[in-house]
Amino acid sequence: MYLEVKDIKKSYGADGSYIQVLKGISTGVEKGEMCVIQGTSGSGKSTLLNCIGALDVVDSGSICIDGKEIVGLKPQELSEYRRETLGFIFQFYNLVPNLTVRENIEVCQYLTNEPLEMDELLHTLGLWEHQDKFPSQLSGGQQQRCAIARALIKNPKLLLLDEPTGALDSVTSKEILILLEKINRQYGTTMLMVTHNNSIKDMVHKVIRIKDGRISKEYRNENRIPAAQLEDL
Ligand SMILES: Nc1ncnc2c1ncn2[C@@H]1O[C@H](COP(=O)(O)OP(=O)(O)OP(=O)(O)O)[C@@H](O)[C@H]1O
Repeated sequence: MYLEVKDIKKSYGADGSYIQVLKGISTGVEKGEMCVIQGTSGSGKSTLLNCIGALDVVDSGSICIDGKEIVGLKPQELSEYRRETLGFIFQFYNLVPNLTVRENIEVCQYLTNEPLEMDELLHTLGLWEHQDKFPSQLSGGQQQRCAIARALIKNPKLLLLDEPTGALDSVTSKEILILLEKINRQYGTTMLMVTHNNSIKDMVHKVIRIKDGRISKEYRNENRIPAAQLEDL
């Protein structure tokens, strides 16, 4: 198992405001799989993603990536883990406004010794003709493609996506999902995606459903539907 999570618990606050958000989550994702985390609002999806991404710290449990335990690592080791292994994509693209598309991506290119080839990535993501534009000159879909390129340039082994299509209309959402599918095929990137969109579950290898801090259902798709054929996005 490439990503293995065992009995993770996570709470916030103390005394009167204490809330246990993750109540013992155990699951895993194989290398090269696309996986979706579903669940109602407040069920703990983003908390789980943030704990796996070492943006938040669990109370107890184990998170192993490629055989390496990350719970209990020192801050320096955690930042190395984030830099070397992970890519993050969020609903709001978090681009640097006064850098061009190409420069936004370049900033992340230097985080690794083995980046992907910049020009190839610009072509793959349909950004070649937009590379000298600033984020404010791009559509939402183009901005998200730039954010994806920025996360991918360092060739992360695990891509964590929190509502990557949350701010996009259905046509642009489909375009982004087709792109993620292509990246998964082309680079073998393992992906873990939080989404409210119920259609996306049909295109991925694995679905994890969370209810009130626990896994209520998980399964692998026998017959995946290509992103291009998804409806009701
Ligand atoms: N830093 C924090 N401090 C206190 N409570 C928090 C914190 N982060 C999350 N929570 C609480 O934890 C619960 C789960 O939040 P989380 O963001 O993981 O849910 P979610 O399933 O991703 O929800 P949504 O779909 O609405 O984004 C919520 O009740 C939220 O208020």
